[in-house]
Amino acid sequence: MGVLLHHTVDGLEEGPVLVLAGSLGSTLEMWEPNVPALGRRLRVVRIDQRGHGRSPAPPGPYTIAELADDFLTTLDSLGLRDVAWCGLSMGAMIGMHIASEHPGRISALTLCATSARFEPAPWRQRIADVEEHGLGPLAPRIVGRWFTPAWAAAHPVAVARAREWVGDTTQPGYLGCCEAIATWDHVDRLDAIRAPTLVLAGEADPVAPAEPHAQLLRSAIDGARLETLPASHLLNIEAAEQVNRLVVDHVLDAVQGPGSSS
Ligand SMILES: O=C(O)CC1=CCC(=O)O1
Repeated sequence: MGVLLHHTVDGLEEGPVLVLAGSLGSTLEMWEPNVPALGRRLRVVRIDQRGHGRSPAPPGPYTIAELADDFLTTLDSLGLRDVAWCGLSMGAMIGMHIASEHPGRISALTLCATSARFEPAPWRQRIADVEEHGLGPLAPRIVGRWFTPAWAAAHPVAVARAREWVGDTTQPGYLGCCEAIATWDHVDRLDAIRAPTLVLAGEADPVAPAEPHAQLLRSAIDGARLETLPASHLLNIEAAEQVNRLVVDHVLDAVQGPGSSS
């Protein structure tokens, strides 16, 4: 039994349900550039990861499987069984896990800026840095990789807000999730994913570069399609218009049949 997570529900009351699962150090606010457009065609459920935003922070370390249980517990509490999923980075890892291990729960999968496996060493270093300095002082460096320099220079308010998400994340929650990422290796389970899958990569993302990460997902997940967008890691913000269009089309085509998005 997982933890019941803080969530919001917006959008079209009778529309297909889309779950949005965010990245390490963010809150469900990261999807604000997406909710109005997605919500015109879909019911949009946003969920804060454990230890992030307004969700509880049980003691760590965590695994991606435990984080996935939190989401399933929360969806059960809403009476939702079969949902479309759009996750970014860690939120996409959770989506991959649910899609392969609980295949009846995900009808369409969008994987943004993510990987089936990250090198553990940088995550061990991140854990040591956070333990030594705390999250507040590290927030500018962490968020510095989330947006391209040009976009960040043009959007100082959004960048400042993103730094606040990181600084406000509970330290046990953040560290527990770093452990989950450091120990995550789903490469051998990708062939169990049956949901129609759209992979989105940021062409300037230093965290999960398309080559090798998104390319591996595209080749290992049966029928997966890859789109590369002009953005860094938080591509849902930096390339919001393209992401909104691609996700709506993908979900409606998967849930209601090809061509139903037009
Ligand atoms: O903070 C980062 O480095 C970006 C990130 C990696 C995994 C995730 O969810 O966000």
